[in-house]
Amino acid sequence: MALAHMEFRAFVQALKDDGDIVEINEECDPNLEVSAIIRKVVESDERAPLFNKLKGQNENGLWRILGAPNSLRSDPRHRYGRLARHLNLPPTSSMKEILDKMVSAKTTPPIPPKIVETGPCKEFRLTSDQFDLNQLPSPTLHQADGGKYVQTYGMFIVRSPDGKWTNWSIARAMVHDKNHLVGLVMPPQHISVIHRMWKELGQDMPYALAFGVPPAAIMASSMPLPDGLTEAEYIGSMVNSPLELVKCETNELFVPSTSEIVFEGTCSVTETAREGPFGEMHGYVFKGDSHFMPVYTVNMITHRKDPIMPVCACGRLTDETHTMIGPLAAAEIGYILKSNGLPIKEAFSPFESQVTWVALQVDTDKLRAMKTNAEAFCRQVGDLIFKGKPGSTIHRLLLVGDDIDVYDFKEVIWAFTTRCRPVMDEYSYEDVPGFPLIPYMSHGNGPTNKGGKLVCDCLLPVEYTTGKNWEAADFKESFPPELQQKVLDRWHSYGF
Ligand SMILES: Cc1cc2c3c(c1C)C(C)(C)C[C@@H]([C@@H](F)Cc1ccccc1)N3c1c(nc(O)[nH]c1=O)N2C[C@H](O)[C@H](O)[C@H](O)COP(=O)(O)O
Ligand SMILES: [K+]
Repeated sequence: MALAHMEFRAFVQALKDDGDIVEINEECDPNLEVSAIIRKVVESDERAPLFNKLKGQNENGLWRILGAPNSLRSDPRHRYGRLARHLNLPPTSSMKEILDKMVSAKTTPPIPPKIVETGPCKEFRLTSDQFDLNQLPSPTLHQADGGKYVQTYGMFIVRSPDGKWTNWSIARAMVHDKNHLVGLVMPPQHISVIHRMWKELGQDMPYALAFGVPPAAIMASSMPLPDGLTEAEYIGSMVNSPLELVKCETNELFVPSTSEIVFEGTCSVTETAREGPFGEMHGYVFKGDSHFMPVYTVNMITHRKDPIMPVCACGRLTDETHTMIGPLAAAEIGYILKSNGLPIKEAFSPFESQVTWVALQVDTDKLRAMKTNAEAFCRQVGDLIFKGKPGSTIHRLLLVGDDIDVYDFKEVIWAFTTRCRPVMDEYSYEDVPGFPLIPYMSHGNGPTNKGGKLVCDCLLPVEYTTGKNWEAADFKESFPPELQQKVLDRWHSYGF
């Protein structure tokens, strides 16, 4: 069997070997029961549920469901174990090690994929008269949703008309009828950019939607990598081996050969239908809140035997929209700032901010050498990020000093509440794209698509000039090291 980060089924086996899966063999109903279980799992960092028996499953096992494919583990020593398994990293890996791995291919040559003749994803093939998406176990994830969101953790594959750019990304889609989906295609996402290219040509956009792809691929699909970059080559470089792809039956696109399930078809550039509402990543579903979005025709389904459909039942903390979207955007944001010569050491999106913030740890020695001031520095950071695509889902950038671990929210919120004077130390951005899915944007007082962003300076003025002039009133900083050691050594003999 292949390695877990290179084949979804091997990944599921690795989770089983980790004791991180609960196999449910009694029949479950994809209408709410499955997602109720997944919701309870992700709200308590429980083991991932593998539903082996579902109402609507066909005679070839199409399909089973793996819930919470990339959520958290309850054991703090393995907190990010499921993410680590996506990348062939040890399950004890930190979020820093995981995000460093995701940006590692920025500086290594791309490794193009290898085309193979066939693969496990071709074991079964169904033409459009042989399947009905409403009969198959397409899950309803929240009772107020506008449809069955069958697509929450699959990978859309679309290519520019000139064939030069193939984009892989996650975007949601729900069942529209027996052979159609309707899905969110929104700017500035690359699927929307490429869809517009086809629209200008007046041709429907060919797509493939692959479920149960190599875990390393789904991680890169969820990351705002640069325009024009073909994820397949980036991932090949990241895992240092070519991904194996096989050609679709009904169009010129290529899919990972070990994909569990593949939908093939075209996305209309003219026909739209109501999409949503959907219980989204910020934790809300607004009744009746739907918009017209492009219709996808599903011309063919190919799949493995007893295939597994990964499902993200997103909403409140903590699911794949929090463990992936925010942190992966933070990784890209940190890389952009560093490659523009700014003194940023670490970048992370705290879950407790519902991944709407990114905290940036500043190298304050380098900051002081810049002989800059708060306004100039904050504007430099804000201009680079809020005017670009990777920052599109982020509404607050917090600048914190060397002493703050951005991966620890307790540290971040301490610096924010004590070092950033409200209003005076905050630099507003109203004339930049906003993220319309955040409730204060979609159902708030201002424009839904513009503004509402801040750079929050959580550095005290001395950190720009002469450096930290305080000691934290805590065990680590307010006692001589030898006394700290003595107390730690004697902790049990004191009676604790
Ligand atoms: C891990 C993950 C990511 C997404 C989404 C989901 C998950 C589990 C869900 C569960 C399907 C929920 C939705 C949801 F998160 C909505 C959203 C929309 C725009 C940006 C960020 C988030 N979703 C999604 C969505 N993007 C949409 O456009 N459209 C989408 O529907 N993203 C985020 C997306 O995969 C990343 O922004 C990625 O960078 C896109 O690739 P690109 O930069 O090459 O365009
Ligand atoms: K992507």
